[in-house]
Amino acid sequence: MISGTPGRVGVIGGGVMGQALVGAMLEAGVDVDDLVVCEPAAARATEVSSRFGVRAADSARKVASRCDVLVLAVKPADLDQVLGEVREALDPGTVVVSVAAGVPCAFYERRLADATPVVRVMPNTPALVGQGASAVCAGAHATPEHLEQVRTLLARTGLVLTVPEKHMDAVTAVSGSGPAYVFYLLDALAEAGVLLGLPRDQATQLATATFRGAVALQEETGEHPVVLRERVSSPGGTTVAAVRQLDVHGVRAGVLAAAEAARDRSRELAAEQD
Ligand SMILES: NC(=O)C1=CN([C@@H]2O[C@H](COP(=O)(O)OP(=O)(O)OC[C@H]3O[C@@H](n4cnc5c(N)ncnc54)[C@H](OP(=O)(O)O)[C@@H]3O)[C@@H](O)[C@H]2O)C=CC1
Ligand SMILES: O=C(O)[C@@H]1CCC=N1
Repeated sequence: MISGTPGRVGVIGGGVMGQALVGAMLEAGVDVDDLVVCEPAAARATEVSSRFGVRAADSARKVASRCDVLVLAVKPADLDQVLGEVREALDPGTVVVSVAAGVPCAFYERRLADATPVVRVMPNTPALVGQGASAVCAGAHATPEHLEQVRTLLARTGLVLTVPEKHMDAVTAVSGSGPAYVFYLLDALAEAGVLLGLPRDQATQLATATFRGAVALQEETGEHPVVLRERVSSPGGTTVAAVRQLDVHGVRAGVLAAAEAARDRSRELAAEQD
């Protein structure tokens, strides 16, 4: 790759995460002519081309032979086959980036040529609107420059943290899967409004604005969530009565157990591929 330019990027897999990354990388300055996506499902390939104006290729091998960075955005179970397809075509300097949950850098390194730089990324779907939270970690042959190159490509996805690989399962459980927990709670709060007699559209608007406002307040003040919760809770008032019920129904324990289950599933996904 030419220093200071994002270089040529190939993306294998044009699904939910592949598309989120394509959009963000174009915004980060990758030239539309330097981005190619390989997606076997014809309808999805057409969707990617028309939505982003990028070329769709039918062969992962061809894509791999012409890029500086190869992003693997396929499901963990499809990785072995994809790596088999691209192995011989990859230039030794090409950085291989994977967003697959669970699967460690060593898995790729074992299947690719010696010293192939591998970078793992765990993004999340709010990357689609530039509000994502991602973590990256480097494989055995990825240098700080490779990591920086990938961070530059991800710059428009939102927050990007660098973590040691041992923390990637925890990241997956908190921010990778996290948007689903938030949507679950958002839906529950809107449903509560309907239970109490509000029209559904108003209940949904109020619940959504409450989530957005609460997060904005925490970010702007930098105060601990407990302090902000206490500020809502007037003595003898409605909030303390409500929060007591969240405790009685084990909502906090449920969130912790959910994250543990995601962490465990991430480990299983890695074991299933080996
Ligand atoms: N969705 C999310 O929120 C997140 C996902 N991830 C990770 O991203 C990866 C992709 O997930 P997601 O985008 O949700 O999944 P999707 O199923 O939406 O996308 C994967 C795409 O890859 C395609 N594909 C399968 N095999 C090949 C191949 N040999 N060559 C090219 N493309 C292929 C699939 O086609 P087909 O459907 O025809 O098989 C599908 O269109 C996973 O590894 C996941 O762990 C990480 C963080 C968050
Ligand atoms: O559910 C999954 O396995 C992927 C990884 C994190 C979010 N979605």
